[in-house]
Amino acid sequence: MSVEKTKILLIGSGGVGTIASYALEYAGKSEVTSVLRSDYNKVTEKGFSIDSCDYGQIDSFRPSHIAKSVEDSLRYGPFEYILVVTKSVPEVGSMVDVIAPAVSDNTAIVLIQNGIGIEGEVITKFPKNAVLSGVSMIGSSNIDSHINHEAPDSLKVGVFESNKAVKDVTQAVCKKFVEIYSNDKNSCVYDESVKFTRWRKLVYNATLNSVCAITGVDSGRLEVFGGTDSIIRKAMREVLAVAKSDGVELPEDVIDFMIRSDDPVYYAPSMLIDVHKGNLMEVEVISGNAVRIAEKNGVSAPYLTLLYELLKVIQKKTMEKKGLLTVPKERPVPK
Ligand SMILES: NC(=O)C1=CN([C@@H]2O[C@H](COP(=O)(O)OP(=O)(O)OC[C@H]3O[C@@H](n4cnc5c(N)ncnc54)[C@H](OP(=O)(O)O)[C@@H]3O)[C@@H](O)[C@H]2O)C=CC1
Ligand SMILES: CC(C)(CO)C(=O)C(=O)O
Repeated sequence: MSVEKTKILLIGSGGVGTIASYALEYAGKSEVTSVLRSDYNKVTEKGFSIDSCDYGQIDSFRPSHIAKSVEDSLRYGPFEYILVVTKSVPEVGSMVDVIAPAVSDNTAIVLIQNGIGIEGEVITKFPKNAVLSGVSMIGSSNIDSHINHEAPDSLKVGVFESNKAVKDVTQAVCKKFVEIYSNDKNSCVYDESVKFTRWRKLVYNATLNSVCAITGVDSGRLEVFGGTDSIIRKAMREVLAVAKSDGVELPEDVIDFMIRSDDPVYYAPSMLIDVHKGNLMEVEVISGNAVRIAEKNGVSAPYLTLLYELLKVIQKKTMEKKGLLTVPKERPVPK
């Protein structure tokens, strides 16, 4: 007797999302529909090519269904889970309206995205739905529909503390997702404390992502060139202090764990890939929110603050290039 597969909608088939869709299809318990934009034509014709440290060389991967938009995906629903694996850039737009047409009473929304404070708008818009956190340690990029997956997929999935949907139900929904995502090649576990896990991950992202994006070097070169000791360790210590002020006590050894987590490759963090691709970066959720919490709680964080200010300038440069911001023809000067 064949068991009906769980229907999953994926928005954001980049480095992380495509490996997530592959992991789910490979595990065999779900049927994934991916909404593709820039990759739509190439992938419908040829599929994604994948070079994966977990799954090997895959010449052509297509999920069960491919759709051009969320509206177009509805014919493959209703969906039990919607995975949001886009870059989180709230200053230019939100995903809540994008996913809304596919959200029904029984849909769980899983945010597999870096950063802190990413869930507020989704929980406000869908107060009765389970909203789950996915924190991924993986190294994966998508360049022109080719996925280069360099560091093993390790995913923690938990319930956002502020998600008021009936707790037991939400936990069960979360544990089911862990079960259908897990396979013999990856690691996926239930996350007991989303807040702790997100602050822990931020130790890497707020520092290494930011400095690599600003300097244009990967994390290996940053260390060889001296920046890890001169900047990263100090900025990481600040993240620990800010997390503490927010009620999360991280162990000191997380600093060395994160610094060593890309060994032995010259690894380009996702924010550096954004710079290379001319894309917007996750400045506010990775850097801005931490700096705002530091300010609110009176924690000194000069390194994080400077990194944030520099990232904001780079972000505006990208926004101008993309036509999202217009600089006055005549330079405004103080009168
Ligand atoms: N890359 C990594 O190794 C890691 C990344 N992360 C986190 O995972 C998340 C995803 O990152 P990553 O995979 O690198 O991102 P990518 O930039 O590789 O991919 C994002 C994808 O989202 C798509 N997208 C954006 N908006 C929409 C939309 N409205 N509808 C459909 N598709 C959309 C983009 O499509 P299009 O091309 O059309 O713009 C793109 O394919 C981020 O929060 C990141 O911080 C976490 C751990 C590691
Ligand atoms: C920590 C790391 C490098 C991989 O999980 C990441 O989150 C990123 O590239 O943004």
